[in-house]
Amino acid sequence: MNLQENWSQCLPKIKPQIDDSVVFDSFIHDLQARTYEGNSIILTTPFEFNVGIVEEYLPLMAEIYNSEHNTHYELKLLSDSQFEKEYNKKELQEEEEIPEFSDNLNPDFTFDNFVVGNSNRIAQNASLAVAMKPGTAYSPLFIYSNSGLGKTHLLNAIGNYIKKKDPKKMVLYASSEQFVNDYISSLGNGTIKEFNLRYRNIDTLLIDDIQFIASKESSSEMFFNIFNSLQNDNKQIVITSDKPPKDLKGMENRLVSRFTNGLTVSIDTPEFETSKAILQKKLEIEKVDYPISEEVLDFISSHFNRDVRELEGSLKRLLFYKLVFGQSKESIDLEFALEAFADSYKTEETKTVQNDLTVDEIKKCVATYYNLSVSQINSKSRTSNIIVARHIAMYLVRNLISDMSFIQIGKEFGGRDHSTVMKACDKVEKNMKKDAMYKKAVQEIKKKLS
Ligand SMILES: Nc1ncnc2c1ncn2[C@@H]1O[C@H](COP(=O)(O)OP(=O)(O)OP(=O)(O)O)[C@@H](O)[C@H]1O
Repeated sequence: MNLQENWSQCLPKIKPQIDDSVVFDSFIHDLQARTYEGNSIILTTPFEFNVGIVEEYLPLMAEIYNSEHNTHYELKLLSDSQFEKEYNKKELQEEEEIPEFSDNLNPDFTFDNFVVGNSNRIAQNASLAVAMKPGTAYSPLFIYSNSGLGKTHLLNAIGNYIKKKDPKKMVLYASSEQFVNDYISSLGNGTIKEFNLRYRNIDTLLIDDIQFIASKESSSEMFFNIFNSLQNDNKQIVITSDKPPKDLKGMENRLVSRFTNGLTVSIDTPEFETSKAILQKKLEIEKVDYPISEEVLDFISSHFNRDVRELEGSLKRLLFYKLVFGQSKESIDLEFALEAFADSYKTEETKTVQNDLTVDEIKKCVATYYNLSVSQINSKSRTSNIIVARHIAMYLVRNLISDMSFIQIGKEFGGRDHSTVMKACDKVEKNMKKDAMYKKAVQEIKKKLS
């Protein structure tokens, strides 16, 4: 619905509130809602004379409009000629200036170089759907996750896709901090109208890290109005945050409720396979022309996978280490990688090492805890409680016995592959983070072993 339709919708509610029905029929019924200016809606009437008569009813009409549309606007009234003179001409000039506007998109973030796995599939699918048909499917699309998991990447990928398909489309990417700063400086230098025009004219608004806006009252008010105006015009809005809408502390309920009106999706920490695929993609992008062994990729994927930024950082570190200390090497093997990560990796891993423990003691302790036999732990059985126990045993061997490589642990557990051990250790670490009971079990076994 456009502004005039929103306004007309309120007229039946306004009419009974005006004490004199002649005033309504002669002066109010035909008012035109022309545009927004800051937090105001500009109404016009054909004659300047009418302005003085209608003015006293503006606060009452604003109240009715706001309760009808759940907004916070003031109403301002101008005659048609005043409007043409003072506003419309300027607006035309400003509209002509709009093509210069910068979309702030990062061209490096596209769908092509976004690796999809279980942890991010739903968010990627929803983002692509929005990019293919903006404004029709899911608006707003709300994407949340912990830091470094790809929200900014997806937001930019949506914008880049839309612009590639139709370069005339007005797309704007802004962090919510940028939005707030932009708003404050436009208030300071008297360019709030330009600010308004810029945001209200876009086809797709991409707002990153909305959580920063929560406690900024007037910015959040302005964002709410822009949000409503774009929603009413069926424009596409995509928002990211570090938490789901309902957990956004300080955010007004009416904004939270707007956010949940569309589609909300989350991104999880990448699992082992996705982490590895991301590393491979990054190597392809970096055009690394020397071989890096599978073991090295497995090692990084299982040790530095808290988020994708950490994965990327580890890879950069490895490539840098090769540049400085491995000029003569033709490839990167696990031994070289372990050297590159010596300080960050070994210190953490060796913290709990108890050199007098044996693999058999650990297996026995875990088996007893879960009422199983050691041969069940070593077996190929896929029964869930046996798998849980086996994974924990592998994890404890890795953490409590120094210098046990993944390859050696695999051999100790019925001749398994090193990547199976890596995945198991990764799984145990992740489960401990999200399941308190599970963590307690691992800690109890560890205690029994100490
Ligand atoms: N699935 C993926 N495939 C390829 N690269 C990814 C993927 N997910 C994240 N990345 C990369 O990881 C880095 C961090 O991602 P991004 O900045 O999008 O995270 P974020 O969730 O927005 O983090 P923050 O909340 O801290 O802003 C970027 O370089 C991005 O390209």
